[in-house]
Order: sequence, then C-alpha cells, then structure tokens
Amino acid sequence: MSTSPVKNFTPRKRALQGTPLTNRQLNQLSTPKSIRLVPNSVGTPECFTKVLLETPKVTSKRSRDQFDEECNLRVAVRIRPMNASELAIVGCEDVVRVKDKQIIVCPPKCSSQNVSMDHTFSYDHVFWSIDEKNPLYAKQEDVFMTIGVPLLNSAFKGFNACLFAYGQTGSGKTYSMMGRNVCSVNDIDSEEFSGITPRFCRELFKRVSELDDDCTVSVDVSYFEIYNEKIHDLLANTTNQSGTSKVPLKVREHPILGPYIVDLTSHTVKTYPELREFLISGNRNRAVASTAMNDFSSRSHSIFSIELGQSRSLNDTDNSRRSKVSLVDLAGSERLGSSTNDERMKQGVSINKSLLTLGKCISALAEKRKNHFIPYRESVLTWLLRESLGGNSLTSMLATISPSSSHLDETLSTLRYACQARTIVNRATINESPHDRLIRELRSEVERLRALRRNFEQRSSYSQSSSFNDTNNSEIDEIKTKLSETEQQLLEAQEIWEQRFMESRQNQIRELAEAEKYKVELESKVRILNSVNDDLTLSPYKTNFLEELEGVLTDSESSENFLEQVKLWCRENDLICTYNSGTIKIVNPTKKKHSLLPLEMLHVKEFDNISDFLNQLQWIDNRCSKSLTKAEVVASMNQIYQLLEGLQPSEDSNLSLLYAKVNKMLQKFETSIISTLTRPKTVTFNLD
Ligand SMILES: Nc1ncnc2c1ncn2[C@@H]1O[C@H](COP(=O)(O)OP(=O)(O)OP(=O)(O)O)[C@@H](O)[C@H]1O
Repeated sequence: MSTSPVKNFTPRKRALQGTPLTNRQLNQLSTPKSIRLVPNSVGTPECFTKVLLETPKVTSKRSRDQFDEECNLRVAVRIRPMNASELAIVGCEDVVRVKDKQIIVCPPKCSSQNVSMDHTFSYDHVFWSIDEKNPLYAKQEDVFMTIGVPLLNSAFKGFNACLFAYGQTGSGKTYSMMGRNVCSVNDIDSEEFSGITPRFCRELFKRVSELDDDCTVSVDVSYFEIYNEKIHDLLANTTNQSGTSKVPLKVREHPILGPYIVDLTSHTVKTYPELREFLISGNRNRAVASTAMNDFSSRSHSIFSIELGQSRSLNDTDNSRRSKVSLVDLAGSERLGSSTNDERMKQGVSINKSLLTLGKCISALAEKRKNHFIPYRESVLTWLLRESLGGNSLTSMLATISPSSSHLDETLSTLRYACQARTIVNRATINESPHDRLIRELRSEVERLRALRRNFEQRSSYSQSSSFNDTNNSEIDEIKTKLSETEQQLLEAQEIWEQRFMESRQNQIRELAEAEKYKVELESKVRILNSVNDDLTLSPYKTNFLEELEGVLTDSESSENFLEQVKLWCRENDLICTYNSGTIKIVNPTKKKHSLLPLEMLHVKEFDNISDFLNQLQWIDNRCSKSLTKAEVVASMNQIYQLLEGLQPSEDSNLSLLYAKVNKMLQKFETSIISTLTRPKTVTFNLD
C-alpha cells in the first residue's frame, strides 16, 4: 500500500481536540518516551507499560556473498474489518490509524482504560483491509504480492523461507494465509478470497512451467498441525473413528538437518491441482472449535511445508538447489478467562504455552546477546521453527489485528510482539551441495586469477623492461603457477562431479528397470488375487508381503490331493486352512488357536482316516489375529500399484530420492494393511 488511508478514519476528538491527524502531529507522536496516566488511576494494564519497545532499531540487510544473506525478520501487519459482533457492542470504535508503514493505536473515546496516549509502531508493511470500497483497501492479492512473492523468489534462489501469521483469535490469520472457506476449491482459487498459501503454490507451478527444459524441479509437500503440544499429520491416510488423522508424531533432532518429525508423510506433486487436493484435505483435518470471538477458530498451529528441489544438466553445477518453505498459521491467542469448558481451557493453555515460548524466543533473539540461551525446546512449535527464527531462513511475520476498541489490549500486545520480532536477524544460506559450492568457488578463483594475469600482462606490454622489473616478473610467475594449480583443481573437481553424475544416472536407470519389474509383478499379482476365491492367511512377520502372497496363491500341485482333503475337513469343522512353502496351516478362529503341518512329515496311513490324523494335531494359541476381506487386499494392492504407476522412466535427476520415498511409502502401506484392519472376514493375518 503506497499511500495511507488515514484520511478515512474518524478524527480523534479527545487527544487532538477534534482535529484530524496531520503528518506533523503524527511524527511528533511516534515512539513516546513516557506514558501519561489519567489522575487517580488504579494501576496500568500490562499492555500499556512496555510501549517503549515500539519501533526498535532494525539492522539493515547485509549480503556476505551472493550465496549468504543476513537479514532481519520482515514484519507486516494487517488490519481486518470490524465484524458484526464488534459493531454490535455499544461504544465500540475503530482505534487503529495507518500512516504509510506506521500504525497508530489511539485510546477509545469512552475509554475505561487508564491511558490517554497514542502508540505508534513501525513495520516493513502495513495492510489496511477495513473498508473494501476504499481504494486504499489491501486485497488478498496485495498481501501476497508484498510478502508472498519475495519469499517465492528466495525459494527459487535456494534459500529456506518461512512466513508465519500471528495474532489474536479471529483477527484474520487463516483468512490471510489460506483464504475464506478453506475447504472449498472455488474459494481457495478465487481471485477475491484466495490467501497467501494457495497463491504461493499457484505461482510456484507457474514459474516451474516457465523454467528452461534442462532444469529439473521437484516439489514435495507436507502438512501438519500442533494441537495441545502434539503433532498430527494432516495428510496421513491413517484415520481414527471420526475420520481424521490423529496419530501423534514425534520430533527428533538430526545432527545436521536439525529437528524433524518422524514419519511425517511427504507427497510429491507435479501440478497445482494435485497440490490443492492435499491442501484442502489437510484443511478439513485441522482441529477447529469455536472460540468466543471466532465461530470457526483454528485451535491448532498449522504448518504447510513445500520442499523445492532444482537441478540442471551436467555442466551446470551452480544451479542445484534445495529450499524449504514453511507457511505457518498459528493458533489464535485467547484469554483463558473466556474459555467455557475444560477441554477448551486445556487447548488454551497449550496454545498459549507455544505462543508464550515463541514470545520468549523472540525476546531472547531480539536481545542479540552473544551465547544467549534461546528456549526453542520449551515448546514443539519453537523447536520446529528454530531455523526460521534466528537461523538459516528468510522469514516474514504477518501480524493480524482487529481495529476494534473492544480488543485494544490484545491488539497492543500483538503489535508489540511484532515489533520485537522485527529485530531478529537470520542468516540464510543457499542450500547447495558442498561439491557444487567447491566448484563454484574454484571457478570464481580461476576468473579472479585470470583477470589478475591479464592485468599484469597488459601492464608489462605498456611499460616494457625499464619499469616492469624483476619483482613484477616474479609476481606474474606466481600468479601463473597459482592459476594453473587452481585450474587443475577445478578440472579434477569437475571430473569427480561428472563421474558422480554418470554413476547416479546409471543408478537411476537401474532403479527404473527395477521399478518397472516391480510394477509388472504387481500387475500379475493383482490379477491372480482377483481370480482367487479361497480364503487367504498371511503372516505379518514375513518381510516380503508380496512373495508370501504369491506363495499362498500358488498352492503346490503335488500335494493337491491331500491338501484338498485337509481343506474339506477344515471347512466342515469351521477351520481356516492355508498352504504355504511346504506347510499347511490350520487356524481355529473361534478358539484362537492354530496348528502347523509340514507336508513332508505326514504319515496319514498310520491312521484310519484323515480326520483321525487331524484330530491328533497340536494346537497352539494365537496371540492375536486380524483379518481382512479379499476385496480389501485387492483394493490395497491396487493402491500400491497406483503409487508405482506414476513412476514412468524419465530424465528426472531427483528420481533416486523419489524412489526412496515411494519405497518407504510402500513399506508403510504394507504395515498399515496389517495393522489397521479391524473387520474380521476371510483373509487372516496371524500375529503369532
Ligand atoms: N481481511 C479480511 N477481510 C474480510 N474478512 C476477514 C478478513 N480477515 C478476517 N476476516 C474474517 O474474520 C473472521 C475470522 O478470521 P480468521 O478465521 O481468519 O481468524 P483467525 O485469526 O485465523 O482466528 P483463529 O486464530 O481463531 O483461527 C472470518 O470470518 C474471516 O472471514
């Protein structure tokens, strides 16, 4: 927003004797040094006591080299329109003024507060979104262009980036980050309502489509929430009874990569519509409970992460980059006093705990004392946001406020928080492989030495022998030697790089061939499975689920006769019989027992008939058993198959990573087939 909407505000009568604010007055009012209390005041509310923190000094951005940036957290504030319930409060008024990048909070006319001073705060950007008919109104698009696009630019350069929305409950965080009605495809893509996150993702894919053909890009997304200090994967396919994924995940610390969430699903997406599906399904899963101020309040902190990988062809090592973008919608702060039940009270405490720790971290970072302890680990939120706060990330904060006098305390507290955050300095580094960096550095050293040599040679040709003495000659010799050494190092580094590139290419080709084989195998197995009518029994302890499945499906011909008799006997006795790898297994589901019969050890003739023989069987207790229908197995297998379907051979240089992920997903999928089935039907997994 280039100009200020200040002229549209109601003039303040009490503080300025009925005259509208002029520029001079506004300037004079900024950063007050003292607070004038109304006589006979009974204590000053906390939110008014630390106004001196307003507009702290911000160090300017420094670039140590082209690949390293030191910069402050960029902070923007957005003011939403008054809502119906605020307008319905008698005496409620708009107390927020905007002047360029400044926000002035004025005490209300009929104030019960004990302060009569304006409070001025400066930020990197201020978005005035109170009256959409006013030309100065900041639209969703304006907010995205101002704070979303720079983060996208950083991500494409290879920097980690983070944007988090902070503010009182109902102040417009979700509206700004995701948009209105976050579960509707129409709204999420609408020009008017779409928030920063969907716009960011649309623009990301637009830019990807405009990249050169030799640039390979990968986009992986994950989405999780922190609810009552527990992490839930919003995109996991494991569901509880209410249909939402509620399995809490753990955070671990990687020695190099820092904190990470164990088993958080990550999804590779190739198009925006694919990504949008994940976004919407994650939004649906987000815990929502209404607060006193907001009927659709998000009670959790949500973090949507995008990992962008870019790499180019063989000879271009300067452009292999990986960046992580975190778009964070924090839960709103809610005063505990207004909570109406225990569960909500508990939520409030843990939300406030995370926000409190976030505040502590911001304060500690703002102090910038060397070796000063930053309590990142006191909450899950700050632990996970560690890199975004004072670490390797270009970070922005969007503070959202209500203009209403009824939320004056919360608004001042948010603004103060945001001001403090502005002083945090992050040091962001382009994420590239050490080898890429070495080659880049050697190249620039070679360039430098060549320029130096050229310079010397030019000087020597002008000045001839008289002034260009022996010292100069020895200097140029030294440069030449250094140059040839560096050129040699560069050559070697490039050779190693090329060799690795070829190796990884070959690995990819091999993996592709394996994936193809796997795909064909799966195809045939699904076909077999579809044509088999018998019951199946599988052991979850077998490492290769598919091999075992095949074993079960292809009963040995030689033992057919005997096997048929056993099966018949089992059917008559309500037992389940399966044959696998030379062993017949008979399960008694009612008594939860089973018996194993190695085929080669059978001496049926010693008994009069097979029933006598079978009645002598040793029965062992099943520790536990879970079953599923054949249809369920087929559906599951089809899902695995579909996963692999997307893996057609391509020139994608990130393919090995992709395969690793798909394999992991397959393993998890196999495990989940075994562990999450509850309805006992015809296929039994015996957990003995
Ligand atoms: N800039 C805006 N313009 C129009 N309406 C807005 C704006 N910001 C917020 N709103 C409306 O205000 C209400 C509350 O907004 P939102 O849900 O985004 O708040 P929140 O800060 O995310 O709350 P919580 O922390 O409780 O989840 C919604 O009905 C939303 O549509």
